Amino acid sequence: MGKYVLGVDLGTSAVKVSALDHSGQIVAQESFGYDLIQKRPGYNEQNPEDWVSGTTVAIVRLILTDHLAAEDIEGVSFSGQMHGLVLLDEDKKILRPAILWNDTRTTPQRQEIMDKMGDEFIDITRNQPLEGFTLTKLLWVKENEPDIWKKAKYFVLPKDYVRYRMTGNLAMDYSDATGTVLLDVAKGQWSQRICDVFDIPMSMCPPLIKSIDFAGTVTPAYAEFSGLTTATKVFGGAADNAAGAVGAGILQPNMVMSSIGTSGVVLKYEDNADVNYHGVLQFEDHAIPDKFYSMGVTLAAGYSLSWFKKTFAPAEDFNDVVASAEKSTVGANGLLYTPYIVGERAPYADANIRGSFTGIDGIHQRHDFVRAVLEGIIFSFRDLFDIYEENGGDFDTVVSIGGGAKSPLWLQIQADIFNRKVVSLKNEQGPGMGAAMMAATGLGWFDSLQDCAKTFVHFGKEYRPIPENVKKYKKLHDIYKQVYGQTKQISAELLDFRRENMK
Ligand SMILES: Nc1ncnc2c1ncn2[C@@H]1O[C@H](COP(=O)(O)OP(=O)(O)O)[C@@H](O)[C@H]1O
Ligand SMILES: O=C(CO)[C@@H](O)[C@H](O)COP(=O)(O)O
Repeated sequence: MGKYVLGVDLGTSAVKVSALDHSGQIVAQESFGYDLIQKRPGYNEQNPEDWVSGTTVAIVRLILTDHLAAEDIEGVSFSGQMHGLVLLDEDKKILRPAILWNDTRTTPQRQEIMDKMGDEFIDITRNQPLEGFTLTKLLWVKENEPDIWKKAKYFVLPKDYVRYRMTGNLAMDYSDATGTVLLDVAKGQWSQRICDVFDIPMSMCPPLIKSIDFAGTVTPAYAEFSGLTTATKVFGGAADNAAGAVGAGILQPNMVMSSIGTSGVVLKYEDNADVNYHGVLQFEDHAIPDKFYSMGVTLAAGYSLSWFKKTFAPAEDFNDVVASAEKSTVGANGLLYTPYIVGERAPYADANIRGSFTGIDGIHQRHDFVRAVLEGIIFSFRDLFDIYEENGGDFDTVVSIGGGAKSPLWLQIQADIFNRKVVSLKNEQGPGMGAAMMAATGLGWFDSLQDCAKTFVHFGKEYRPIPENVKKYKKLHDIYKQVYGQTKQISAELLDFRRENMK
């Protein structure tokens, strides 16, 4: 039996590879960043080979720098940014950059799907056909890049492409497949009806596997490239939020996950498929076999902070910029930020809305803007909490993961705005932990992911709401909720202006 498993967290800003031992301790961790390709407003793409290179560099560093013996790495699995379209030709070569989950160019395709199928579509997929989801991207390529479409023989999602380059096998796990909105959730198979309505060959859809299913062994070519051995087994993996929920131990109805990655996510474990949010919240297959989860997604959570830092403090240390928010006050001296800088998915499914700072005063300084960004992102999460509460959700614990969970200030802001106990993980890498848990369970180290969680999941510090802050944030959130409705039209007109006057 090998000593370690690897959890590959293929995020939007970077890939993080964690090596864990049988006790669930992270013995080593490496990461490698990559950029977004943003050719036009609302466009977000990445080169799939950058994911492969980044993952491989991280693995090579685990072996050469952290001195993990390749023969001790028994299994690998994945957590992946969802929905991104990777189109392959008959030789499984990439045909174009991947169109990502936060790309909002496909509003016409979203409308086309609803015009042709209406509520039937939501009944089959349990989701609206939103711009971020894979089907709208397939239709966009079909309608706008016919020469590429003609050569397209397969499509996969980001983590599936990296797993393919590792094993030589094409596959997609159920949790990620639900996010394509081509899966018939009730039947657990690709929807022939949807493929027929939109004339998409069913042969393009990859074989479906479970998150803990064996997906192949490392090929000799990839072994030479990465330093792994061909004895290392690879497992299905999951959508990053399913993996995050596993890694965060979100296995009870009283717990909810708050994830501040590039995107922001409020996620609830669903024991069965009975609940129906009518597409207002996403509904997905879980990485845990025959279980589900629902979630609301803020498109620019961590991305808002990264954008602000890159734009207004490019030469400064990231942590120093975040820490400067301490100089401001609870409520950022009455300055509000709405995180809609690439459009929004939930609670407002609006590709044309854009962000705003509201209430700018001559007294405001840059640290007030930083604080407003931190608070505005969590106000958007609060909107999602409100939807859950309106649907009977009753949570007493919030498990916070993602890069944003590295900030004690941001964790306290969450406790104050949610008015609930917020706990972090010992290592905030929920998705990477979940991916490693899928490998460990797939290898038979544990009987189930729930069983594995008892050993692998370790909670960190708790943050309790501070009553006077809760009161101030409640007042501010009531003001915040007005901004979307009062800026929607202005945003759309300014977006038109930007597009007409593109360089
Ligand atoms: N020390 C930090 N404090 C606050 N936010 C952070 C910190 N480090 C990273 N972040 C935020 O976390 C985000 C990246 O989180 P991560 O979970 O790695 O995202 P992804 O999986 O999308 O790549 C960044 O957008 C950044 O804004
Ligand atoms: O679109 C979604 C979920 O529906 C996003 O959560 C993506 O999966 C990107 O995740 P991060 O890179 O932000 O972790």
